[in-house]
Amino acid sequence: MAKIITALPKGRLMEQVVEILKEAGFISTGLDIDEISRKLVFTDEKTGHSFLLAKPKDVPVYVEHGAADIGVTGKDVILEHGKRLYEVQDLKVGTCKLVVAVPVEQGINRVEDIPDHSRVATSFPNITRHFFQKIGKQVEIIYLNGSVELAPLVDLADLIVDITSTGTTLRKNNLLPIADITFSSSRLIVNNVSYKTKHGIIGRLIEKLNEIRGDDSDA
Ligand SMILES: Nc1ncnc2c1ncn2[C@@H]1O[C@H](COP(=O)(O)OP(=O)(O)OP(=O)(O)O)[C@@H](O)[C@H]1O
Ligand SMILES: O=P(O)(O)OC[C@H]1O[C@H](OP(=O)(O)OP(=O)(O)O)[C@H](O)[C@@H]1O
Repeated sequence: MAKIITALPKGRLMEQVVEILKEAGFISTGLDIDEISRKLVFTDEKTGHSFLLAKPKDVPVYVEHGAADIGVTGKDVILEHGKRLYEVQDLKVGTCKLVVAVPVEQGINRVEDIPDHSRVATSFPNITRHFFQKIGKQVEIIYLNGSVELAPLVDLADLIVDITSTGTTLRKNNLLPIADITFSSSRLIVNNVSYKTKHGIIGRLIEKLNEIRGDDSDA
């Protein structure tokens, strides 16, 4: 049977994703997450499949270049990366949305009212550029790796495009979400070549995930 290399997302998504893959019989139930999270690459001796642990934003890079056959990361990350791989299954964890948010005191409630040439801080420059191009607004994009909500507080930016889930971080930093750009959840992605050469085993994994997580024909 073909062996599969899977890129797993380190951080907040890791535990839930490993649990789902265990339920699907793709990772042995006995495998201890604390044990594996210290290793960057490991093989599950029972199944023979290998796993590498990457930052969520790097997962599409490993999969696209074939260092991994399959991987799991957020839809937001996949959109930002661009489609050069197959997105085959919604695992329905890590749900959040990418929003435009402005400081409450600016009194702006609609993206149409954002002044041209505003400075937008984000970790998602491609999605942000496309969004503002589509609505015909010229903005300056300022790339940040994280804590994007800080930027308007210190006048680095006028507004932000960032992930929100409970809304707590936006509220605590006096930011008002005024538009949803996209909804996101964790997705299974597959390398274009592996999809064909290892179709049997990847197909069976997708079927199993369908059973567990529900059918997902529009992924
Ligand atoms: N607050 C959140 N609630 C739910 N899902 C989230 C949230 N924040 C991010 N996500 C999802 O998890 C993915 C990974 O998040 P993030 O980029 O913060 O990486 P991390 O490694 O988990 O954390 P960090 O890099 O901040 O330590 C995001 O791309 C998004 O899909
Ligand atoms: O709506 P909430 O439930 O408050 O969640 C949203 C926050 O979660 C993520 O940040 P994370 O904690 O990963 O830190 P980061 O900003 O450094 O990525 C995201 O970037 C928001 O800041």
